[in-house]
Amino acid sequence: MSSHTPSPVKRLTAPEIYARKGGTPLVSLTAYDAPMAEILDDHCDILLVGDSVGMVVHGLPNTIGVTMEMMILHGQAVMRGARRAFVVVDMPFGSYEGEPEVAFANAARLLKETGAQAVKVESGPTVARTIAYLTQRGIPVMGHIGLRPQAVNVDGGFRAKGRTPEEREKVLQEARDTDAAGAFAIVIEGVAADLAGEITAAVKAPTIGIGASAACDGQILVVDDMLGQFDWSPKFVRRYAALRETISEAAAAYAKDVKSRDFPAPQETYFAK
Ligand SMILES: Nc1nc(=O)c2c([nH]1)NC[C@@H]1CN(c3ccc(C(=O)N[C@@H](CCC(=O)O)C(=O)O)cc3)CN21
Ligand SMILES: CC(C)C(=O)C(=O)O
Ligand SMILES: [Mg+2]
Repeated sequence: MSSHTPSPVKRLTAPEIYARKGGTPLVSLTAYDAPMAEILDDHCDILLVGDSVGMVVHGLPNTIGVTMEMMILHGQAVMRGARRAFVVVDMPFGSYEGEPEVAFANAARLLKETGAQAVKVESGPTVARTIAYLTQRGIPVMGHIGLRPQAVNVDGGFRAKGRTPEEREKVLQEARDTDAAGAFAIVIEGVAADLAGEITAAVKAPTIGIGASAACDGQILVVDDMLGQFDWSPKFVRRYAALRETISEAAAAYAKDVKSRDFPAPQETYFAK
């Protein structure tokens, strides 16, 4: 089929995701490459090309060092694997917090160069103006409130939110401002369980929780965490596989076979006599 012909598989759209408020919970995972996106596409409504890619794939200590170029490269890879899922690309630290015009140029570049349908920004009162600016100009925006990993240097670490009344009010205000600005969905990360329920009831957009209780309108996890790729993960992660052990055992078996010359066998070589 020519690349000018629309795909026969219908992709989810931002309005369809918005309409899922209060319905069947939205299923979402992160994805950073094409083969993983292809596998996850059958099961997920939303695939997020998260800036967590910097930590999960590139070994950075946090997400501050993630660049537009990294997000574009991984966004392109995910779009080659995903067919049906709605693909969102995280805007990296430094690409959207200043003038809305600059945020628009960067967001437009992410959509044009990857083919993804939407961007995500870590949001609050300041960024709300930018969410409205982008949405009014044709770019669907997902918000992200509560534990905002890009605020790691202000917060002094990755800290769950909602312990004090002041902090609860601050997160609730982030949610209200993000919602009023026109976000089509809002990620709530690392907040007190009852606060996530309060926020979900207070906003029109569907909420997607990560460490934020089952009261949200959907859930997201970092795919490598739920596959058991790391020996440590945040308390909100449930492991559905043990990839770290599987990969280590496979590598150990391969090493043993290479050293014993058991691998490669004749059927694994060419023109063996
Ligand atoms: N692999 C991975 N998974 C993630 O969920 C994730 C990333 N990377 N990178 C970007 C952010 C950072 N995230 C994190 C990282 C650490 C904690 C953490 O240490 N949480 C503590 C409690 C924190 C506190 O309240 O003090 C925990 O025990 O879960 C939470 C979220 C979530 N995101
Ligand atoms: C965990 C999700 C929400 C995220 O922002 C990321 O993966 O970067
Ligand atoms: Mg992120």
